[in-house]
Amino acid sequence: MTLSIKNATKKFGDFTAVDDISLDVAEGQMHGFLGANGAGKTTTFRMALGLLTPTQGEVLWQGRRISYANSPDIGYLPEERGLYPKMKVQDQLVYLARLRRMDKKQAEQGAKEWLERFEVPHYASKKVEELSKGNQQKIQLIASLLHNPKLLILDEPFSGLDPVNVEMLKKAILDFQRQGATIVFSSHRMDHVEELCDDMSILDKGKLVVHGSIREVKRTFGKQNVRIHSDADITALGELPGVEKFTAQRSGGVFRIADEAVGQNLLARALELGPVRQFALEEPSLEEIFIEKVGRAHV
Ligand SMILES: Nc1ncnc2c1ncn2[C@@H]1O[C@H](COP(=O)(O)OP(=O)(O)OP(=O)(O)O)[C@@H](O)[C@H]1O
Repeated sequence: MTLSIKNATKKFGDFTAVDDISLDVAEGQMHGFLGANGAGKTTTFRMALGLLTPTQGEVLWQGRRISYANSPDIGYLPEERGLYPKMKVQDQLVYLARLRRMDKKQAEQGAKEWLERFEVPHYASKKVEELSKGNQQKIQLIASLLHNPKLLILDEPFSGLDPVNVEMLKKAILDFQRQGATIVFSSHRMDHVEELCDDMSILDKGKLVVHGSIREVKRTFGKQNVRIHSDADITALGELPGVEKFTAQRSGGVFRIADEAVGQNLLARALELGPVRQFALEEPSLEEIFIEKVGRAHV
């Protein structure tokens, strides 16, 4: 495995921020890291990057700890962001890429191309502090990947961005993965993880409560939703055996079921009440899985 977290625990005094988690990310994968505020995502990333020493366990990248020696392989977008506010954008990007031992000419050319791609070439000679928060974030993302790292760790890369910029960054991150990079990112948005990732994990109070491919996670959750559109009042069907939850909608509703046979029964009963305009068996959303595993809505 490319990135291997082995029984990693991090304590701050008596408090256990990350509690014995083991997790592998295969080469070329995009891995989504979900968890409520304070679940331990940033702490895990910092351990992976060698910025924090695990209290127990270890994190290896291609069999070695991440350190200065392999730092050109690694890109990191920190949650607290880390640009120099007074430095000009282009100078800063080149400087940061040079720290990762990138050739100066390549860094200059790369910075120019990325600024164009993100539709901000006119900011090249502006100080970072003069840019809006969203545009600063684009610069921060460029800084994390300009030197073409093999492993990219992004701590909430989409937070605070408008929808157009979210799409722009998503596309850039997906393209970067397609070129062969391994990417791990944290997010509070399930839909981003669902859309972009192969694998995912959910951290809850420092513990890994879900880990696997999204398809597998959904399959093993073992529950489905049945969506029925009907003009008849189908609320009473929510009381049928096998229905775990009913959510009414404008015309009809959604039933959470644990067994597909219950879905067929629901359809039959709904038809007795009136014409069914739509019937669909749907896989659970990551939001539902998160709420069930973590016990509260994602924040
Ligand atoms: N240096 C530190 N000293 C003491 N406690 C810390 C330190 N760093 C993190 N913590 C605590 O560890 C827990 C996990 O924090 P962490 O930042 O890893 O969570 P997170 O999942 O990234 O949260 P968020 O989504 O809010 O960014 C929190 O309770 C936090 O207060």
